[in-house]
Amino acid sequence: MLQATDIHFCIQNRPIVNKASIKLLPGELTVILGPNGAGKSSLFKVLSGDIQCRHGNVLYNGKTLSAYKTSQLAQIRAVMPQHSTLSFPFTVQEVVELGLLPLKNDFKQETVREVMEETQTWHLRDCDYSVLSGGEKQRVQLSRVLVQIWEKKPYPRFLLLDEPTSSMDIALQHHVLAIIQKIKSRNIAVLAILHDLNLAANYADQVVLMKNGNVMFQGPARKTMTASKLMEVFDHPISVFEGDSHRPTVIHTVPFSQIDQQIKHA
Ligand SMILES: Nc1ncnc2c1ncn2[C@@H]1O[C@H](COP(=O)(O)OP(=O)(O)OP(=O)(O)O)[C@@H](O)[C@H]1O
Repeated sequence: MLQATDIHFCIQNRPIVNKASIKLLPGELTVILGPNGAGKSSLFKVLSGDIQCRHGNVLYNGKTLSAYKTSQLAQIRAVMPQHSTLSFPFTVQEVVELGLLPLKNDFKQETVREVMEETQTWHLRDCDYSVLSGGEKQRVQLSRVLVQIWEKKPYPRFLLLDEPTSSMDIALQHHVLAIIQKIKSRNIAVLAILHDLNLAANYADQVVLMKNGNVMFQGPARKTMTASKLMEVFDHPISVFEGDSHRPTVIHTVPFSQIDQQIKHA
């Protein structure tokens, strides 16, 4: 389990993340949602160890994050940041193989092909990474983190994804969320920041709603993604139509031109 307690992160005395506590359980997808600037990526970076918080602590499997050596941490958690820059002319396959570096020699050679076939990037393997489209680059970066944790292990591990599908078309977004469903069943806790409320409602087990650096609401997706909670967090009219085993949950956001009408009919 990843357990973060009372995370407090300030920049020049401005609280960016304010006393946030979060638990990530293996087998579950936890999605962080919230408006721009809410502090989602900052909390994500504290959880991944990319930045250190002044107060609070982060435990991976009961051990403080700062007590792990980088090489040990790489065995149990993989991180896909929002933006990745590469300054060398790598092929696509070489970029994916960067994910194997922390594993030393403890991986199967066929993992790279298996993952790249899953993410539909195998046909791009010899291409120059720098010329790919935004969505293709995102799939390659996802492959890079997936190869790091693809093989089953007997201990809990963690996959942290900051907006992994933001440049993808709708079919690929669902495809990636389906890959996440598969990977979480390998004793892996997945954390993802998403902006798409419908993806979150239909795939997340747990949801964390953030606003102004605060965790406003958190809990099981259905209980947390209610219209009133979402409207409070996003300051915008939202309707939620709950799905069942045959139909997806559908979340409507109201166009500006219809907001007045909605208020009149309410
Ligand atoms: N290094 C930094 N220096 C100054 N301000 C920062 C820094 N990093 C983050 N911030 C500020 O902290 C706030 C939260 O940023 P963060 O990136 O965590 O938000 P977010 O919820 O991920 O937003 P988005 O949805 O737009 O990605 C923003 O107002 C941002 O300007």
